[in-house]
Amino acid sequence: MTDEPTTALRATRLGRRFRGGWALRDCDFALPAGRITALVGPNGAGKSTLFHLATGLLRPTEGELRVFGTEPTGPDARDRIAFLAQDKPLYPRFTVDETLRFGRELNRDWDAAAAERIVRAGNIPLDARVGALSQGQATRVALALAFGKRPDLLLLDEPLADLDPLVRIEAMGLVMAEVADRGITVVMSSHVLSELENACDHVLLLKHGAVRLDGDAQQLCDAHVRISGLADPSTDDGLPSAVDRAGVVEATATGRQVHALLRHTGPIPGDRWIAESPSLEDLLLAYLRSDRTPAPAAEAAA
Ligand SMILES: Nc1ncnc2c1ncn2[C@@H]1O[C@H](COP(=O)(O)OP(=O)(O)OP(=O)(O)O)[C@@H](O)[C@H]1O
Repeated sequence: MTDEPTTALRATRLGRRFRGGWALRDCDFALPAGRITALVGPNGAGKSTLFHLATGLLRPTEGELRVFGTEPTGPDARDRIAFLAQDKPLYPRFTVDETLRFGRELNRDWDAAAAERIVRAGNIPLDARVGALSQGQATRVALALAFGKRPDLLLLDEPLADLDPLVRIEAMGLVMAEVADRGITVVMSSHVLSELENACDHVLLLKHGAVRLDGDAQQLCDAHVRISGLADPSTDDGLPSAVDRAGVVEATATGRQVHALLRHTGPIPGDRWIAESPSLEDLLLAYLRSDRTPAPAAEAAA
């Protein structure tokens, strides 16, 4: 089956096992093409494993992962993907110019103008040795190599993690501008949740190697509600009796005050509750903290 152009990455019962156990198991998801997906999860959730499966560096133990409808290990997929991880694949002895020439030699469809523009915009001398660059400058060169490849899919595995906040924001701005110009699909992992709010329009949250959330960021926020108020004395947990417990992501009680995040659409009955739509960061944090798996909104609200 080929499902271009709407799906960039499709996993079906995807699993990958290492000696120590399953890094990913029974994962089903479809990441949309032309959008920016945030890949979120605690340490060891399986994010890097997923990137390595998508780039063909690893093969699934079970199930399959398709990239634009094809095998990630095929030449078609390899030409369409650029992958950038925290340890950027740069040769310290090369000059910046030599690095870009290397990119041109390795890629049939090299976009020399874009690669040079990205480097020059960072005021990086072309004759500087890569090993003498700052972390931020090296990231810019690595991004120039990635965009020079004219990828359809850009996979970013925390490549900005070692940058100071200002350089990080600048690098993120660079990615966003290039991506908006060309309609590239991006999947980026990050532990800095506040940054994802403005950057990403789709979310895939992994935990313990399983998919906990997959969907459009706005629709996911709309399908949840954060409530706080005085505990309802008629229920054991203090939550409103009309709320389906299957939709509770997390709930905490402090004295008589109850705070909860629910998978729920529609009004919260009673006048003791303040209800508001969660921010994306709030939603992701709640799912990262909680081990509950709430029922889909329609069931929870019923
Ligand atoms: N090559 C490997 N050999 C053995 N185990 C591995 C290998 N790669 C990953 N794992 C294990 O698979 C699990 C998932 O690791 P992975 O690196 O994919 O998580 P992650 O979400 O990227 O974590 P982090 O946020 O810390 O980068 C972990 O338990 C890890 O120890």
